[in-house]
Amino acid sequence: MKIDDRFYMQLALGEAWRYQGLTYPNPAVGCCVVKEGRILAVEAHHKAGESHAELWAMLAAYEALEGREAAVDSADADAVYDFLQTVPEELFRGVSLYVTLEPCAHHGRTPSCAWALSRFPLHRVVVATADPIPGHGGGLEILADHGIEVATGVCEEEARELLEPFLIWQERAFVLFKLAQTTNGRIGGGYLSSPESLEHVHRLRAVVDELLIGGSTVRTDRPTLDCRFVDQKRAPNVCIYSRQNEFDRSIPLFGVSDRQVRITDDIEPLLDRPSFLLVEGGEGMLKALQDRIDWLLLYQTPKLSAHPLSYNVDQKLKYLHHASIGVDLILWSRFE
Ligand SMILES: NC(=O)C1=CN([C@@H]2O[C@H](COP(=O)(O)OP(=O)(O)OC[C@H]3O[C@@H](n4cnc5c(N)ncnc54)[C@H](OP(=O)(O)O)[C@@H]3O)[C@@H](O)[C@H]2O)C=CC1
Ligand SMILES: Nc1c(N[C@@H]2O[C@H](COP(=O)(O)O)[C@@H](O)[C@H]2O)[nH]c(=O)[nH]c1=O
Repeated sequence: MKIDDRFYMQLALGEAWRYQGLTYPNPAVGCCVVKEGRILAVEAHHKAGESHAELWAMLAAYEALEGREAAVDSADADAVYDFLQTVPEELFRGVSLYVTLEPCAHHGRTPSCAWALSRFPLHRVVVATADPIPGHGGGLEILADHGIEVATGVCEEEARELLEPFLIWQERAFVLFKLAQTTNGRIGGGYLSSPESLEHVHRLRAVVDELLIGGSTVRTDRPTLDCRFVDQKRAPNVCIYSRQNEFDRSIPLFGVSDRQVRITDDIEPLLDRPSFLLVEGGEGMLKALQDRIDWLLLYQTPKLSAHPLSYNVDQKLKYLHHASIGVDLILWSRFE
């Protein structure tokens, strides 16, 4: 294997994918920090309002170089920024960063990463893709103005795929269809997924604007559709896609506090609004939404099943990313 810029950028991309969707409304971003061939840190942005990938990674790199933990909460962007201001500049001499997205130039909910980096005598900052939002760029210029060598375009296509949900939810609903299946494609018979997959689903539920579910699934599964596996107070608003107005109100999803549940047979307004929409459904929903689904998120469990329920749909996909999650595989694909 060739240990080059692409190698380090792939590490940053892989870490960023672990938080795909979870950073909503921010983009997923990863960062790898290297000094003379030694990988000091591979980190990512976890959640909107928390530290960006570069701050997580610089703090982790500090800890690797110093051999001790810093008394700072890595998620607290202001605290990490202030802490980095106190670090002797020379500690990071010769260090290179590989970032999947151009470091931010502006101070939004969190401080500017480009300014945080600019005081250090870094060797290089390598970026996969420039900030695609008009007016949000400028991070590379700040770094270059401080004498830091910058490079762009390493793994650019992969980085653009990583950014795709972010670009879509600026304009309209990003529709993510989530499905849990056995290795032979069966989707019925209760919970199939590993605890880690179920937690991941609940983390997604905690950030989306709305969870869309088919009427048939509501009647069959009598789901709760909350975030209980990750101890989140927030449960997603639920939209039941159905031609029926009446559902059994003792179904647990109706009893979850502090969230709205509505029933509709018109989801067009939902799809047009800039937002993040998670769909949990079976074949019926897959067919009903086929032209409107952006990505499929598949959790595949290492089991064969004789359960008859599957899904029969013709659809071309592009695989975007796969990884292990507990004993399961997680596979992100684009509907093409
Ligand atoms: N493993 C997994 O990840 C999952 C598995 N499942 C399983 O899948 C099964 C359910 O799948 P399936 O029966 O295909 O149903 P779905 O819930 O996927 O979707 C079909 C339902 O969507 C509604 N619908 C479809 N088109 C329209 C439309 N044009 N206007 C209004 N409403 C519409 C209908 O609701 P209505 O009939 O009320 O009008 C219909 O029953 C369940 O057994 C469940 O356990 C479900 C989700 C995830
Ligand atoms: N069986 C299955 C899933 N099923 C989905 O989760 C819904 C149940 O949600 P809740 O009642 O909150 O636990 C169910 O109706 C279906 O949409 N999801 C998964 O991630 N993995 C699984 O193995």
